[in-house]
Amino acid sequence: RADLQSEAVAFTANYSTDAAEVYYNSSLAAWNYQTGISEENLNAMNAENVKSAAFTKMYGEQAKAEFPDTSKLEESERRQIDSIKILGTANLNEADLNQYNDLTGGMEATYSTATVTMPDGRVLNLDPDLTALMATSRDYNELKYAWKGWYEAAGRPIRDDYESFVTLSNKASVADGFADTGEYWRSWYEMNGQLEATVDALWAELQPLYTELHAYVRRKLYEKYGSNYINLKAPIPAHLLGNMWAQQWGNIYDLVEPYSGKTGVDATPAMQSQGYDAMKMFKTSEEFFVSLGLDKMTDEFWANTMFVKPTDRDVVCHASAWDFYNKVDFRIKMCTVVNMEDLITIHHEMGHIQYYQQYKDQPIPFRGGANPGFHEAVGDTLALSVSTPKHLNKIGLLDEVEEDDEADINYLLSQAMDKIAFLPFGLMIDKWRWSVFSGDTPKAKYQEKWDQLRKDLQGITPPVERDGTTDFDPGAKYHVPANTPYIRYFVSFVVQFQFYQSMCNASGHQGPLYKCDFYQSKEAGAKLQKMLELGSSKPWQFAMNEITGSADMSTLALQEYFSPLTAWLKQKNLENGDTPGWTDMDWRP
Ligand SMILES: O=C(CCC(O)(O)[C@H](Cc1ccccc1)NC(=O)c1ccccc1)N[C@@H](Cc1ccccc1)C(=O)O
Ligand SMILES: [Zn+2]
Repeated sequence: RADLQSEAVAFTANYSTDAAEVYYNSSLAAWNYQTGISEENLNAMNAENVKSAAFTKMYGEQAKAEFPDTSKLEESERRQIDSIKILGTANLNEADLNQYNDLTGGMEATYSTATVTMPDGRVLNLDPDLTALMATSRDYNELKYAWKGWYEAAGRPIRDDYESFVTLSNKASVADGFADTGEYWRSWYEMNGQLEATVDALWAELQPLYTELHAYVRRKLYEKYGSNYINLKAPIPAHLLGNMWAQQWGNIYDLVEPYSGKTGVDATPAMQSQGYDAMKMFKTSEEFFVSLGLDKMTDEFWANTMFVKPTDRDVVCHASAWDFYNKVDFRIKMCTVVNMEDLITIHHEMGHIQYYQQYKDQPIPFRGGANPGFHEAVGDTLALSVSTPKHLNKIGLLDEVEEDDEADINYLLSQAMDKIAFLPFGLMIDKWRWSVFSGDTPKAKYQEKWDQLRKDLQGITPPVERDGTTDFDPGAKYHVPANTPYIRYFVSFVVQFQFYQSMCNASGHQGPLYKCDFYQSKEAGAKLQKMLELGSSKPWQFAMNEITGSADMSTLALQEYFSPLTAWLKQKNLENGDTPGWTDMDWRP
């Protein structure tokens, strides 16, 4: 009915006007807490959160009362009002909401301030100390000590709080009509309950490549650490992969490099010798986006971003990108270290900011990614281009480029150590969490379920025995205490290759996909921009079709990108007499 439609237009317009102010205030309070961890700032953040919850509840209930049936409305108003009807934690009464906020704020503070005291007395934080140790130490026992210390310091203290948090989170999701919080999170992908089946199918296509890489790396670790610590038919000890969670293996590339003497793939030495600082790294990233015809960062971005870890207070160092919902104030919070890994992370975070800027004129309910995986994929897509030896050479971070097969294998292996290694990790975090929210995994089985997924999906085993009644390893990975969903990264690692392939084609690239650098291509930028400016105003399948010409997630682009390496790994594993996979499931180092 025309009058219902015009009512809906007025209602959603009022919502966006009011929401911009409310969300600005709650975002700013959250920013102040994360960049200044203190009781005072936690209380101020929670007070603002109570106000924004009251706002969400007021509009949500009005939407349910005035528009019980949205099916007759135009698509834009229907999607906006359906979204406004979901209250989330605003469903909770004040006592429950305060407990929920104290639990989540406390768990994030525990994670962000945990330290490990080494045998020699050094007190190490995660960022930058333990991150650097896990990346650079090749001492089996030093790595084991740091790994054990971190998981005990960050995970164990929040095991009980996490159970309480789950109960309250589910209470809110059930009030919105979901079975549990896991189902609520999966609903963002608009796949009629098929998200898990879809990601399982994508993983089935990629698991053979992961298993070949795993076997090759296991062989190299065997050569380094010996048969006491590595079993060629068993999972790999979790602390030897260069990363606290074994989620990306790029930091042990030096142990696996196929052909030595070729130009390096790591720009860190050049960055450091050329006196790069955080600001120079951010400006380098901005320049790449602008070269595609995308937006510069705003003045507010440069004025308000936290570039490096402050020395005078505790902060949440885990990187993040912030939208203050006023079309100009966008910020990154990051404890930047001058190395290649952080240059890539800066592109990742800048990708979030670009998305914010491209959809800033959408109504508030549409200021999000087409799906959460798309938001994670923007920066990484550009980073695929930036990482090419050709591009690094162009910007003076690599002295010369060899055009030969061996140098190409070196490059593809270093990319696989970050991109292929990540896939089972990106899948397993929410496999674990969905099972916890659904009740399949009660507290008594938190650790056991985690270990089983680590072993089955990643082929990784803890370096020391785990105790299911006290250990809580999931709590030692940021996104669990920070309550940030994770399947988005698995989705991103698949779709970023589709976006990259499509932008490469638009740029007129000829030759192997992995050599494509679409730097300065306005055609590539236009392709990406058409998808970014939609925000979440259309289902992600529509946005996917905009940028790639097909509506589905597909692993074909990723498989094409790595195809020379896939053949090489199979050949190498055959030569080494290694059987990909891990059958000695009960082996321990
Ligand atoms: O966590 C991150 C990067 C941080 C972030 O940019 O994804 C950040 C996480 C976060 C922090 C606080 C609250 C919520 C989420 N996400 C954002 O800043 C963000 C999220 C959604 C929309 C816009 C920005 N990366 C993941 C996975 C990853 C991604 C890419 C390369 C390597 C690893 C990790 O480190 O395990
Ligand atoms: Zn991100």
